[in-house]
Order: sequence, then C-alpha cells, then structure tokens
Amino acid sequence: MNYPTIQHLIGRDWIASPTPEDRAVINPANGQTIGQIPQASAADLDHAVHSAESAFRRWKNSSPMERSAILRRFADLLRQNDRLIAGWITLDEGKPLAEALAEVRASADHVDWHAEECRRIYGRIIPSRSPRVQQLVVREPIGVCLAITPWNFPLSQAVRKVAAALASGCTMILKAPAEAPAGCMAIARYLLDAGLPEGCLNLVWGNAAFISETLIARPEVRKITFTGSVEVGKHLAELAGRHMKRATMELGGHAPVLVFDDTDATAAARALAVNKLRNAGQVCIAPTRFYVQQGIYDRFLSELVSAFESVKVGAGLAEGTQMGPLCHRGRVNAMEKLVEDARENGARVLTGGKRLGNHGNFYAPTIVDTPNDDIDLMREEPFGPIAVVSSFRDIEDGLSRANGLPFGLASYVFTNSLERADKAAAGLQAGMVSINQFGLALPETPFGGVRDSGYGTEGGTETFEGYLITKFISRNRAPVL
Ligand SMILES: O=CCCCC(=O)O
Repeated sequence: MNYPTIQHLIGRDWIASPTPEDRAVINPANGQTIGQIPQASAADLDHAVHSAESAFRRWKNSSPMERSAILRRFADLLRQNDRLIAGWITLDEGKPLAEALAEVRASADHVDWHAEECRRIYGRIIPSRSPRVQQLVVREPIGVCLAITPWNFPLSQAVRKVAAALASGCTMILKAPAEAPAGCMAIARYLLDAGLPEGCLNLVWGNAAFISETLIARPEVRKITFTGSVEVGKHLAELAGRHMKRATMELGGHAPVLVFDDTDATAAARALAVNKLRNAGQVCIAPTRFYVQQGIYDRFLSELVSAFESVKVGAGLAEGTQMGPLCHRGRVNAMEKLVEDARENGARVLTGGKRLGNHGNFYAPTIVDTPNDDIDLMREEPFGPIAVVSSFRDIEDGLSRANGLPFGLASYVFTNSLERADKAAAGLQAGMVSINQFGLALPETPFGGVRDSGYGTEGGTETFEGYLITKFISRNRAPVL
C-alpha cells in the first residue's frame, strides 16, 4: 500500500521542504516510521492566508449549484477510493480496516449532505412599515476559516468542517493532525480532482501553537473551528475572543450511560461493549462512565466482562481484528496512569488493566468497578478502551452523578420505560442523548456539546450557522426627501 507523502497544499502547490523539526508518522501497530510531517514556516502560513483570502473573493460569489456539484464529485471520489483511503487510516491511526472503511463511507455521506443543504441557505423578507421599503435578510459566508482537526477520526472530523465551509462559500486553511495525517491528504487530493478552485482549501502541518496563534491573529481569518481536548479548546477560544473571531468548539466529553434495571442486561452490555471499544475507545462520544442501577448491577457487569474478553485485539490490517492499537504511545501511558490511580483508590479491575505485547500501542479492553466518583478515571475522559462502572439507586441519583462533571457532550440511556427515558433525556446536561441505541454523528443530525464540551454544532440543518453572517438590507425605492 503506497502511503502518501505528507505535504502542505497552498493554492495549487504541493510543498514540503524538509526541516530538522519534521516529525515522523508512526504506525501504532508496530512502531515503524511510515512518513514525515513537514513544519509550516511563517512564510508558508502567510502564503496560505493570501491564497485563501484571494480564493474567497471569487468563491463567495459562486452559485450553490457549482459548489454542490464539486462536493458531489468529491463524495464520489471518496467512495471510489474507499479501500485505499481506509488502508491509509488504519496504517497511521490504527483502527481496524472495517472501521476505517466505515469512516470513509460516512465521510462521503457527510459531503453529500452539505452538497444538498447548501442549495437551501435562505434569507428572508421582513414586512416593512412603508410600502416603499423592502427589508431583506441575507446570509453571507463569513470568510477564511481555520480548522484544526483531530487524529481519532482523521477523515470524517475534517470532512465535516471542510464541507460546511466550502458549501457555504467560505475558504479554509486546514491544520491537520500529525499523528494520523493521511485522511487530510486524501481530502485535499480528491477535492482538487473534483474541480475545487485553487486556494479554496489550503492544508498546513506543523506546530499547533505556532499555527493557531499566527493564524487566529490574522485579520483575514474570520473563524476558527476546532475538535479536540477541552484544555486546548479553552485556549483557542480565548485567542478567538481576543481577536473577535467566530469559534466552533467540539471538545471532549466523558459520556455517562444510565442503565436502568428494567432493561435487558445482556443486550445492553453487548451493545455498549461494541460502542465503548470502537476505535479502541478513542471517540469523543464513547460511552465511558457506566452508571448501572443496583437491581441488575451484577448481571450487567458479568455480561460486560464477557463481552470485553471476547474482543480480538490486533493490528488493524490483520484479518478478524476487532480492536486495534491506541494511536500513539502517550495514550497507553495515560491508560496506565488512570488504572494505577484507580487501584490505589480501592477500585477493582475486573478485566484488562494492562498493555498487551512488546510492539505497538496495544492496551487490553478494561473494566474498572468503583463506588467512588472521586478517582481520576471518573473525572478525566480516558479516551481509550476503559469502561468505569458504578451502581446507582434511582433516577435522581443516576442523573445527579451523570451531571456531576463539567462536560456535556454525549450521554446514553438504556431502559424499557418511556417515562424514565423522557425524564433522563430532559435531565441530562448534554448536547446529545441517545436512548437504547447509538444514533449520533449522522450527517443529517446536529452534533455538539454544552458546558465544557464546547459550543456550536456540526451537521443537521444547523451545519452552516457557524460559517454564515447575517446581513440586513433596508432598501427604499428612492432617496428619502
Ligand atoms: O470523536 C468524536 C467524533 C465521533 C465521530 C463518530 O462517532 O463517527
């Protein structure tokens, strides 16, 4: 499989002049170097800003039909090349090939959704107080956008931002993730092949702090959109505030799951195991804090343990692998620290709790059982294959513990009672609530968090909100005397 050479795209030029600071791309399944990440210089960033700004002057006046047609061709190219792109994602991010394929296909669906919806970016006419006056509300693209995207879904998380910006008439500078770069290379390559005019998308690599501080301060850049950690998100939001830039922040969560005693413990445990271990738990909406009602606690736990123990862990390209390695060594170290703290604080490790093998970043699917909401695992998003389980008494107890952290991204409820489902959905302080299933992150539904999990949503009919400004035009037929 030909792994792509990682390069900046500025205008129509692919650029990579090696520097001593270039960093390696590592295959997390075996530790081998598979590529090099170039580092953008101040001059590269300046070119990217000029390229995006000059492309914006033309692109903002393009018709939605033109933008839609290009995006549709792009979606087709993603589908036609799904196996190639999925192979790259498995090589650098580590997820099993089937998951990577699903990510590519979902990304194509996201692009199609934006291609359709951009034809429906409407304004409105407000009835006026005089027959001579027309009052128009128009929506205009905000301008050059900066996107900083994560490594865990290197294609789909970037595609959501790129498609929304381009479909609304904005242009973009994409700072893509060094840990898993190939997905963003695919975006840039296939958008150009689909006919995207030069400069509408610019791709840069390098030091995140340098790039964000340089670009957010530039007057041409009007918006920043970020998916990543709460800590970095808060810093970027401060920078955006200082320079009065629009911001969309998709930050971390620590998704609570309420499993009520009226639910089928086996079905819930199996479904939750699959979702918890998807992408080795490196998913911002992964179910993570499992609150299980006392009546089914033991049954649910034993089903969950057996589901975790049946998962086949291995290299993402190997036949039959259900869970791959963690994306980078830092994640394995973080798992070890969290489990050590849990053990020291009296929690029981029911399965896993250790790294696997001597090569690659493998960590065993792990279940930690604790009555204690004060251990690190209960407070910090593990972003790895660890489920932490605790029992709750009644719905009030469950809701108060689920809402006990400052995060509010995804949340899950398992119950056969409509009354409990409604009460839990109303009481959970989260941007998304999924009941008896995992129905989040679809192109046609809004995705986003509240509280420390950020602000702004992506997807759904709300998807363009962050990329448009509202302009009011009050028009008289002739000058007022
Ligand atoms: O990590 C956050 C994005 C989740 C995307 C998905 O579940 O497909």
